Amino acid sequence: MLEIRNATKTFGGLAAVDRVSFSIQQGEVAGLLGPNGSGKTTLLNLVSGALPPSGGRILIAGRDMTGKRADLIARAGVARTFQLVRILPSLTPEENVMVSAVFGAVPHWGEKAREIARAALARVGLDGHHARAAGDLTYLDQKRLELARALAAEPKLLLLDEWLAGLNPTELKEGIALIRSFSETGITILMVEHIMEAVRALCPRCLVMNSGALIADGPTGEVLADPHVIAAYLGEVEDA
Ligand SMILES: Nc1ncnc2c1ncn2[C@@H]1O[C@H](COP(=O)(O)OP(=O)(O)OP(=O)(O)O)[C@@H](O)[C@H]1O
Repeated sequence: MLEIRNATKTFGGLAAVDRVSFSIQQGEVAGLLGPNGSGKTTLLNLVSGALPPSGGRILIAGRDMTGKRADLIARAGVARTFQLVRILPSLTPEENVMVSAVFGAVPHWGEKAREIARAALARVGLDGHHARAAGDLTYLDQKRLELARALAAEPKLLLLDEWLAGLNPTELKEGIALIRSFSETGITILMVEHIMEAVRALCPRCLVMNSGALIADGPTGEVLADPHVIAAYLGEVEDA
């Protein structure tokens, strides 16, 4: 579903993503971990087309989408959420979600787009909110809205950027169950996440970045016990 070959993104002299290679099979749920500033969001930006890579290739479902525009990558079946929610606050939740039914994997218009939006809102527990401005929703509901918007694009590959951050323990349990329900439908998920409880519950596989490079990739239990991963998180030198 996703193949990344030597992806690199430089900002001036800084390699935010440094020759990263990995692939994710259809239906996999993989966690993308790493300390702050290690390049996780930049990598998601390369996959979603928010930023063009400086080098390397990105294939989605076997198609080379390197450097393609974000709307074309969305049409290829990639949807994402953002670390800081990016909703259209003056539109209703339903209108927010309809936008992605229009620009998603398959373009839908009018009543069909509305129907898809309503189904996505119901799926994340936001039904009944269709008349209010999205900006009036609580933080949690705005996060749900982002997820509904991603789902309404009918993605094959869903990129989650710390979607669970900021939730209280009850909300976290609900959030984990929600993400699990998507993965059970066969959507491939790559999720940046700092909450280890969520990573252990949802991701059989983890990838870890540090200073732009991929430093670990494997079964979650093994990766989290890897001394290099622990050292990266503690900010110690490589061989600590
Ligand atoms: N648009 C940009 N211009 C310049 N530097 C950038 C840009 N975006 C990211 N960076 C830098 O690239 C590096 C990686 O940032 P990135 O946001 O990808 O890390 P991250 O692992 O997602 O961190 P966090 O967990 O804090 O979100 C950081 O040093 C950051 O300052």
